[in-house]
Amino acid sequence: MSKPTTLYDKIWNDHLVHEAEDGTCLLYIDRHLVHEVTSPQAFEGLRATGRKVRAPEKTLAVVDHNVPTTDRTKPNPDPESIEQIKALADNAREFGIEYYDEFDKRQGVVHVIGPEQGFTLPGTTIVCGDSHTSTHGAFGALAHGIGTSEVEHVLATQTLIQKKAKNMRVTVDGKMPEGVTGKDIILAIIGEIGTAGGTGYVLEYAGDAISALSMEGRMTVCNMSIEGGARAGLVAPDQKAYDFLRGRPKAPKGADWDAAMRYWEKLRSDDSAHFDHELRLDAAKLPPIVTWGTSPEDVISVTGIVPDPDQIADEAKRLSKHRALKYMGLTAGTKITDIKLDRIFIGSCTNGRIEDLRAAAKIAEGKTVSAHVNAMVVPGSGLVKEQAEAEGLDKIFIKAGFEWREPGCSMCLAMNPDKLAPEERCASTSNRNFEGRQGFKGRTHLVSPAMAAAAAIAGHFVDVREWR
Ligand SMILES: CC(C)[C@H](C(=O)O)[C@@H](O)C(=O)O
Ligand code: SF4
Repeated sequence: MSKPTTLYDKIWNDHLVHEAEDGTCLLYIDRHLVHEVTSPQAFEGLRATGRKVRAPEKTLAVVDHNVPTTDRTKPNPDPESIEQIKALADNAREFGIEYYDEFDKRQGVVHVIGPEQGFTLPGTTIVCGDSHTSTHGAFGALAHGIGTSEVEHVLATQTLIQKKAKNMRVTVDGKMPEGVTGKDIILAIIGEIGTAGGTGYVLEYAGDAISALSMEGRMTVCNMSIEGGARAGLVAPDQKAYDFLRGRPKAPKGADWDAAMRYWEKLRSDDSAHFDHELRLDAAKLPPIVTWGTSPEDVISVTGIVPDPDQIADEAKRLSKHRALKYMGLTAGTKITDIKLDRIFIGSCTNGRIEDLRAAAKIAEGKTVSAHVNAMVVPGSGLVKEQAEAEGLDKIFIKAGFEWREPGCSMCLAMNPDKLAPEERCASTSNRNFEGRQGFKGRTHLVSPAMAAAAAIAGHFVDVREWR
């Protein structure tokens, strides 16, 4: 009998090309996603040394971070973005890589389009010069971010130099209450382990609350694994994953699909597999969560109050949380539901998929965005946008006073015209809330799509469990 292994061990072993004596490994990479921010120097490196892209058919490029989300037939106001976008278009053409430009219906945030096209598949290794590549782990793929020099290495060789991470299992059991989502699960996990808690680990999410999540929900959970310090997050593939992928443009067809399924069905951790660390969470006890500070670990229930840093014994941590409160313009003791918002952002690779927009639209239907709030909905891809429009979600949002935008990273990060002004306060469905993330001196509160939509209408945070 062979040694019991985890899902991560299995995918790793099946992709191991070489292991050196010091544990440095060469891993085969099945899928490489490329975007405009982290690829220009990588292509430049190939050009400088006269190398080609080794497996163009395993590489897919899309523009997402720098694109404006307003009418793209109008000139782009930012010269740097124009250059960045042009560089990717030119590189894709020169190196023979499939590319979705800003006018392509398939364009969107890289981590939304991978699964959508069936480019993301169970049991594959997937990399991208982007930390939120962990999203694809929802399908039981070993997926993680890489740096620009590694992007060049993968382009040239289709392999990556890696050291094996440790295994951590996060078991989430219990029935999630109405109004609580995958976003609240992952925020609660990060609140528990802290932003460094997952360092050196690949996380496998298990338990009946994870099984009960849709693929969209699982992607939200895996997406933020990196915010908990982990390289990657994984969920063992099941019928939901197969149903999501079947028939997608790049998913295998016919006999190839059947053969793939036979492999995919073996992709689970053995019962007696060893995990270096185990964590358990009861989903039934989770409230809707809001972040109050400048780290995704600064979580609190919507029914709570802004915590008092003076209660923290560790001095460095106490000072840093005081600084966070000052930056956020908040006072300890303030009720979360008394925090007024200026902006609402519904979108990103964390929560810009169809289910997220449905959840937000359900809250917004027949209501009006508060007079002092500017709210926008940015679909994660052109296909998400098309689907939402087919369901009439755009009309619900527009009628309620939300802006309905073109797909892209948008206000998740301040790399395009969608930005917060200094001191503007935003309820955002994205994944990062550090200083300046959504614009210089902007203040970000991370929440689920339903919580963001409800806050848009009320003008302050409200408990979606009591929404009428
Ligand atoms: C620009 C890119 C390198 C970056 C990342 O790696 O995650 C971005 O997508 C982000 O979310 O901060
Ligand atoms: S949506 Fe945000 S987190 Fe996702 S890739 Fe874009 S910038 Fe990064």
